[in-house]
Amino acid sequence: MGSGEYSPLFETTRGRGRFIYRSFAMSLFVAICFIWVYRFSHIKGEDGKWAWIGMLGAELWFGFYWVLTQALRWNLIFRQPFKNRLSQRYENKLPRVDIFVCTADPDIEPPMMVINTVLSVMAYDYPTEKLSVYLSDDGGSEITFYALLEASNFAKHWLPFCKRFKVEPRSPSAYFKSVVPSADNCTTDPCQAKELAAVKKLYDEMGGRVENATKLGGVPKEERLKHRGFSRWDSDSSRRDHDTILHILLHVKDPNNSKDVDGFVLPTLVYLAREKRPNYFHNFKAGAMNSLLRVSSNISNGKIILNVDCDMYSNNSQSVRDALCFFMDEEKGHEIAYVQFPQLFENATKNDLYGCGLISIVEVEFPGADGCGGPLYIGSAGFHRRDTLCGMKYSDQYRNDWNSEDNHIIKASLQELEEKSKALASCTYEKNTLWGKEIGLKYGCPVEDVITGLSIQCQGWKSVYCNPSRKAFFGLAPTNLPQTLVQHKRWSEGDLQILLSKYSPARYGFGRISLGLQMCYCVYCLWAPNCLATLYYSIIPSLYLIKGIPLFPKMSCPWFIPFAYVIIGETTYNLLEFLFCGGTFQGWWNDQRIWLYKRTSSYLFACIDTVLKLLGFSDLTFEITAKVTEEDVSKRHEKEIMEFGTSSPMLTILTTLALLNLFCFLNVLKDAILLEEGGLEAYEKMALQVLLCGFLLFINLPIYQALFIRKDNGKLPISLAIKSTILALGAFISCNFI
Ligand SMILES: O=c1ccn([C@@H]2O[C@H](COP(=O)(O)OP(=O)(O)O[C@H]3O[C@H](CO)[C@@H](O)[C@H](O)[C@H]3O)[C@@H](O)[C@H]2O)c(=O)[nH]1
Ligand SMILES: [Mn+2]
Repeated sequence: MGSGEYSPLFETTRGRGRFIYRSFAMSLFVAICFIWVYRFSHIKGEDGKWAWIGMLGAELWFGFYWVLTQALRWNLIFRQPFKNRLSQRYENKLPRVDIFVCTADPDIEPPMMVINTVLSVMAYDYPTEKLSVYLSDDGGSEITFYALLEASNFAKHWLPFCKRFKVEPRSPSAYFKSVVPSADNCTTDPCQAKELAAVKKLYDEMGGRVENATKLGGVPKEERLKHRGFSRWDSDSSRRDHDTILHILLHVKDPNNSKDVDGFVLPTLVYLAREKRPNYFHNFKAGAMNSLLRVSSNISNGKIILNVDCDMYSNNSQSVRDALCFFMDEEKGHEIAYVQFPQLFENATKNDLYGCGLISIVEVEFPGADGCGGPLYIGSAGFHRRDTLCGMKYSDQYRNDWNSEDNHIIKASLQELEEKSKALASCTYEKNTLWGKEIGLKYGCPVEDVITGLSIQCQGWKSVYCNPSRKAFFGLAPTNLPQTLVQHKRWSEGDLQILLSKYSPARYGFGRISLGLQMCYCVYCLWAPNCLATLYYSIIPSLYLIKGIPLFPKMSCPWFIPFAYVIIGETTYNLLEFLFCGGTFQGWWNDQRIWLYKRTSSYLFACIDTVLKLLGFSDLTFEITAKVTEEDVSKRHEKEIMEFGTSSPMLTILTTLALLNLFCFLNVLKDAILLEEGGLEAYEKMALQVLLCGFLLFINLPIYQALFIRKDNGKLPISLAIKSTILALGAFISCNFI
């Protein structure tokens, strides 16, 4: 390449097979139109006119929603960063990067897990004097603080070890887990083996001390003497009522405590528990992030910010460099507001029982959204430009300027710096300011991340999706069904609220982002309303089956063809997509089940709650996902046995639906066996209804097992079984007689 020629820091390639996919999608659309025509033209004269109109409604919805999802599949693009070029050109001019880790509850987010995440991001392959890590502790827990203090000492051994042997991943616990099975490969380098043993011993000792404090419910006296910071917990403060607690644990300005055992500077490390008062609403993670934005601007003011949840450790020490390739590209970099990496989960089982891998979102939909202008911001695992997160609008004049930050030289002493920064995290700081509205992450929505990303894109910025083959981050997904459903309720509810908010992608987005991207957002914002059509489809056809009223064309009728085409085409495509993305057949089947369960429970409750909120009956909540699993639950999780365990309204609905469907199916079976005449004919006349009913029966097998067969603690509770049986029988009988 000639010297004057521009060689970009990243490359964009288009997905293959677009022509085939688009032709298939067109043909499917034609079939959908035929279905609509069939419904319209057959409403009159059929039995069950109202049921028929409902079917029309459901099919119009499904068709419309399917059209929206095409935006996510029409134009996939993939990004490839060139880290070598980055270091050739900018190694000495790399910008400062601030990393925010959020935690909120030491009981369900164990401090050891939190510091593993912290250590993994401290150990990035990046100039340490330019790296600052901030832990926001909304739990205001002295044990979390203690763990971080321990981590700051352990880092002095861990970072040199990582760098010397280039280990991956750099979360100590994940790394130790990965080397134990392959212990003999490791001994090829005796020096590494020796140091590994030493550093592992330190880690275990640290773990022992933190566990001990957790067991005691507080930090032992002699340990408290190690840092003046513990005095903060002496007063009668509580989790929801305390002063700002801010400690800079590692900083270059601290001559005694800023270097690792090899004498190299460590990244800056800060602990922050923002002020909490019962009469001030804290705005959950968005509030924490905004406090971090202000505090960090005073301490390190990195131009680039990475945000991770406390369970999302770095699995790839190169990710900062990957992300910078996008921001620092001379030609396109200045348009990019954030770089989103996928959220992947280390505890997902092989066949991903709860569909938490969201495989098609990670591998297909986000590359598709990138093709329309950029992926959504999904909270964890995203790199941001500080400017845009703070509300800056895009303008054609905007250019990168990585040098100006060198002026950020701190003159004050560390103590003064702490005091000054503390004020920025107080409850009253945001009063009468634009924080949460125009500046920082948006308030008032359970998915602060998506709404913030959308508003950034609406201000003219682009975003980029980066999914390198060595995965960048791994977190923890819920390990039982109730938690999975609750998480999806929060997401779908939040997304629906975005649609109804000032930042609605349908209205506000119009003219500000591309039509394709508007559609992409709407796919997620309309998750929740899917419940209505899905509920209808999973109840009415089965009930009409026992009434003997067909709702679909007969097999011999030409109108049967579009139905068959859509069902076979969509199922086959779906399956192939899943397999291509690395899933298994069983995984696909599990995914279908979760798809149904989400739609009939989480999404329904999300809709109800949204309506209640609009009417002013319900408050904003954020149920934090537990990151600890009890031992017997964890064993069943490994064996991929579905975990119900508790009683909840969402599970009651799922069970009732499953039972109702079982009754309908048994009834049809009985008719087919007892009445020879008309029995078999019913199958022909109502083939699709029988098929649908059978599909629901098979997909619900885990529920029947949990009701009738299983004996372990993960089964459905008896009380719930009784309630659901009564409800399902009631519906079944009343339908038979009305
Ligand atoms: O008051 C709060 C509540 C939560 N969190 C933190 O927010 C993160 C996400 O919470 P989690 O319960 O793990 O929710 P998930 O559903 O797994 O999180 C996804 O969805 C959230 C929005 O619903 C985003 O905030 C997250 O970044 C995204 O990973 C965790 O680190 C929490 O510690 C706080 O800091 N303060
Ligand atoms: Mn999480």
